[in-house]
Amino acid sequence: MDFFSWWCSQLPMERAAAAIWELSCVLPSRHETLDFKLLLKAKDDSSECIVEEGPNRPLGCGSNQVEMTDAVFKLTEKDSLECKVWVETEMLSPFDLAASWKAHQENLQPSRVRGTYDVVMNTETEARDENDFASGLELDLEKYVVPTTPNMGSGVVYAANLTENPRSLSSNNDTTMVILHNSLDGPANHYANTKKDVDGRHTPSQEEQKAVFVDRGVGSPRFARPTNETISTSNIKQDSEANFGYQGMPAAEGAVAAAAVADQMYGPKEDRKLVIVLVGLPARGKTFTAAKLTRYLRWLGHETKHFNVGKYRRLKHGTNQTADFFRGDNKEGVEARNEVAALAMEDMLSWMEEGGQVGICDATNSTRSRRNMLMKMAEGKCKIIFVETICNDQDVLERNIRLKVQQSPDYAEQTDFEAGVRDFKERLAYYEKVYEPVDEGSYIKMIDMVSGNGGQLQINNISGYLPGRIVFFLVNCHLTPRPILLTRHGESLDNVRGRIGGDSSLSEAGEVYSRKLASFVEKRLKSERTASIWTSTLQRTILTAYPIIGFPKIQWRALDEINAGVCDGMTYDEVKKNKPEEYESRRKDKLRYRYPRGESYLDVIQRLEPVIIELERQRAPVVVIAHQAVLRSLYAYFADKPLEEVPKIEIPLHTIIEIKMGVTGVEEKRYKLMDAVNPTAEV
Ligand SMILES: Nc1ncnc2c1ncn2[C@@H]1O[C@H](COP(=O)(O)OP(=O)(O)O)[C@@H](O)[C@H]1O
Ligand SMILES: O=P(O)(O)OC[C@H]1O[C@@](CO)(OP(=O)(O)O)[C@@H](O)[C@@H]1O
Repeated sequence: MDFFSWWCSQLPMERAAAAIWELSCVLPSRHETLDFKLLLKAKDDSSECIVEEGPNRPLGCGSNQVEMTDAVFKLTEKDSLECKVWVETEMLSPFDLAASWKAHQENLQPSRVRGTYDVVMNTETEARDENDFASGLELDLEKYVVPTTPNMGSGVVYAANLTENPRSLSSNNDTTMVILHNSLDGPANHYANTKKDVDGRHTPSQEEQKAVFVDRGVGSPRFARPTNETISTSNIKQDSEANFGYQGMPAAEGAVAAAAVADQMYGPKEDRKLVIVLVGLPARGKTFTAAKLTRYLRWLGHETKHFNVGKYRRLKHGTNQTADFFRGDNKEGVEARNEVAALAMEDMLSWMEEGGQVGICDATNSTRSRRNMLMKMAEGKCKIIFVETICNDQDVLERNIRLKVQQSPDYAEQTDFEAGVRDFKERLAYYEKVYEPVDEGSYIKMIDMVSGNGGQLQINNISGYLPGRIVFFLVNCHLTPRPILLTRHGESLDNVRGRIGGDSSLSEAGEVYSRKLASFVEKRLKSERTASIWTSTLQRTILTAYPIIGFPKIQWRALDEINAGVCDGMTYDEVKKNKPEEYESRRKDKLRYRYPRGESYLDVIQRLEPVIIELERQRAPVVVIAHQAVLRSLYAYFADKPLEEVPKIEIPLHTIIEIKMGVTGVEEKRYKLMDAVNPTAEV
């Protein structure tokens, strides 16, 4: 009888039992049927092996015989460990077999062919260096934390502070009150008329206003029809000189680009621009939802801006208004609040005229008359969709209220926290008295979406590409805290050679990382009930995930590295030498440059959208083992990075980026498990 041994390395019993153990061994082809049993041996423990219970297992010589069985080990009189064992017989090529045998002869270590251990019979294989899995990681994972630039603001900064700076409040534009009254009372086109000539005074043109207004970087994109007839929004955006009517086109490829082109050419004029108007009582997650939606739409390539009316109010009326200011029967208060809402809407509409595509108006907008005002202002210019957030869970509300008092600049000067909470609750009660839920126009109602079980979304009169995407996004969002761990594969042989693309396996350093990563995941996720490991379909990520046990692994084609097309397998120097025009084009515009017969970063972003949606939807932790370009694109979503920056984001090898998703937004932590030996040169 021959024995194959397999060791169970310090796994907690439950996890070991949950694991599926994959064993592999090298045997000559056409061998006779062999009997074997599994041995369990504790790692770093000289105690005897435990032989599995039950009869011997037969190992035939056919190819692709697959069997999933149980193995039972009696640990003590009382305790036994039950493991699932996956036995698969696979024919290797004579070359692989020879390589495996040679590796075994030379190193007296379990060799690996095609990524799996070729466990050899009755051999002492425990000689391992200190980098190896046996030594594992320090228990204290905090030791691996490396400083990060504060990329993910929303976790620590109140989302409203990151919204658009009021343009209208930085100029002496006092037309707003007229606009406001006309919009509230008069016919729909009054707003447009008043803009031209209010009280005979000169209203600054947009060009004049630009000199005074604060702008946060979104200019007035002009788009040129490309000389060849291939309509790609990336090409269109590159030429900012001529304008053939492609305003508001997203910086995108694929479906987003196709839909935008169709809307621009054939859609009704007002459908080309979209205003999302948030509706809801205070502390219902409106700003949170608005910020998240802004991040998502920008990442997809849509010019999107978030206008927070609270920010306008604070600028115009100061930060320390008491609850009284918000009373429904406080005429001046109501007027003052309507005024700042109109100012925000006015800024949004001006920005849209300059090329903006999606504006998000973030306020309570909790009465029908307020919403009518906004609808009138938008008439003939853009489509409005109301997004109402409703929450009936008292515990969630209590938490939200406390979070708001902690974060909102309204209470920055309040030293007594509980007094702040009382004031905010009073404000809330005033709003409740006059609140009129939305039942007009196009709307999406998010009802109890943050309760453990997911709540529901009600939609009315929603049509079109972008609104459809927004619904799909919102239906998948929730607040269950969970970590997402992003990492590149361990260093690959192609990384060592400086070759891009390819499908090579891991270098020695890469293998060490794979074991360290397994140990890290084991420790980091030990208290989690479940989690999943996602890889691409390329060897280097699958091999990196290989030592991780006890969690389901999913291979995503969408996570494959950027396709380098005709440059696949070359070094950057070779590209520079042999394809200088390609090298130069990429250097000039790495975001939009598409490798011939390959992909651009914008293409990668498009194909990653389902991955983002699924990451939002998952409630359990996910470990994503992928590639440089792919992780840059995913990271940009969480860190709200402008698309232009995506190709430059630093994603070092052998480092884990932990994204913490939770009730305050997104936070980041980085763990560096080891140095990257051969960092690839950048282009
Ligand atoms: N759909 C939702 N329902 C209830 N609470 C939510 C929702 N989305 C986010 N939250 C939580 O509400 C908290 C307060 O949200 P915020 O957006 O500031 O409220 P609002 O803008 O409605 O006053 C957030 O920190 C978040 O934890
Ligand atoms: O866009 P650049 O900076 O070239 O980075 C993407 C490149 O990163 C690499 C390494 O150079 O990723 P990976 O480590 O997954 O192999 C290349 O395969 C890929 O083409």
